[in-house]
Amino acid sequence: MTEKKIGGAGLRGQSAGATALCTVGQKGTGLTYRGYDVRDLADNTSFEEVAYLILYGELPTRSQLDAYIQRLKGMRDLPQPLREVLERIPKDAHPMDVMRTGASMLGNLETETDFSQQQDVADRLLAVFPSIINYWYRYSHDGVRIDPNTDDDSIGGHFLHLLHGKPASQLHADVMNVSLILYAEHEFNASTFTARVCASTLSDMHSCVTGAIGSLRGPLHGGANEAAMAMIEQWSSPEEARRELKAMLDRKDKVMGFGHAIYRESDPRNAVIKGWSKKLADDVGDTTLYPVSEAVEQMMWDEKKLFANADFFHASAYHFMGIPTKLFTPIFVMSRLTGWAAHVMEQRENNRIIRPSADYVGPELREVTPIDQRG
Ligand SMILES: CC(=O)SCCNC(=O)CCNC(=O)[C@H](O)C(C)(C)COP(=O)(O)OP(=O)(O)OC[C@H]1O[C@@H](n2cnc3c(N)ncnc32)[C@H](O)[C@@H]1OP(=O)(O)O
Ligand SMILES: O=C([O-])CC(=O)C(=O)O
Repeated sequence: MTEKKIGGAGLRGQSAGATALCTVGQKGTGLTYRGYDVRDLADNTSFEEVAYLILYGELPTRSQLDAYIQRLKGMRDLPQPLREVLERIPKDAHPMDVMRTGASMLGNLETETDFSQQQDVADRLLAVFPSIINYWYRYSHDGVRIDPNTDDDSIGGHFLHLLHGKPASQLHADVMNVSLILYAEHEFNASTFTARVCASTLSDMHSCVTGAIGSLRGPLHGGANEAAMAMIEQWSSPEEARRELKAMLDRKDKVMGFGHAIYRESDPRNAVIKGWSKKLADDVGDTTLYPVSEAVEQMMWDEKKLFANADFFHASAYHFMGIPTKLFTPIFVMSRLTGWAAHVMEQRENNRIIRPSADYVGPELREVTPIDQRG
């Protein structure tokens, strides 16, 4: 019998239930949302269309999309008590903690008292997340109380407008659109599974999303885009990158933005965001960060057969658009909210509480020694 270790094998390779939302790596590399290839969606749709697809089941018609965009635009404002909470969060807080508090506070103010409200709650969170993160960021960093309403139809353009205080260029709005599509949904990843476990207790949507934000925060999951940026920005040339990366690999350090729990050959999102990162590098005249990123990608493959995942080239892409590194993972939240909420709704459709078993490896049954006789 093999000895069981505390912790475990991360449930790898085990099915934890059925979903109609997404396939990951079924033919080695692919990713589909409700049957559509993510590359097809990234080439031919807007994030708002994809959000509608994920949350409502089908791609919208032109009139449904127009109505949906208007609906989301009407849901961007922040209630005063939430503004007050955001103003009290310190400047050096981690923005993912701000997102977590924002989602949780909204749950106090706009509580989901009945599951019939679930679509409204999901749309509200989708619309309001850019307001939450930028209200806190601009207030704590610039002392500005922003108006969270802009005229931008796209959530990505709106986010950049709030952050930079001016409308985004077409290129930047396009990159944000693709980025939000790529991050929207990914089957039973750690944060989505967190949301589904929470939903399986018949808890409310805000609790499911708040828990999911906590899971996404870690560097092994969504936090990898920030960690990748922290790594590549230290290196000023491909030669230095190769030298330092070699030392990391010799030390058996984890290299953030590489590898995946499901994909074995490549992450289909990487080629897409890498292409946009290259366009942005050309746009800003970069001669360092992109070549460093490419050198790291090549060496990781040559030395370890590890490929860049969705997070790696997001780091340089976001950086080229002037987005502060610590806001990278909150953008992931703005997108993945769609996947989380759809999984919560799917779990509720046919629910049984998620409760796996554990292999006990602790002491045999024993009796309590009276406290004065212990030692
Ligand atoms: C959007 C997303 O969330 S994508 C994931 C983002 N996370 C990261 O980029 C963090 C870095 N990557 C990792 O930590 C891992 O690859 C994970 C968490 C994504 C997947 O973990 P696992 O499923 O356990 O990885 P896997 O089984 O493929 O690992 C195989 C071996 O490669 C090593 N490995 C995997 N990824 C890396 C990496 N990024 N750097 C160095 N070594 C790695 C593992 O340590 C393991 O080595 P071992 O057999 O000597 O223990
Ligand atoms: O599926 C995973 O384990 C992680 C991932 O790529 C994602 O959530 O986008």
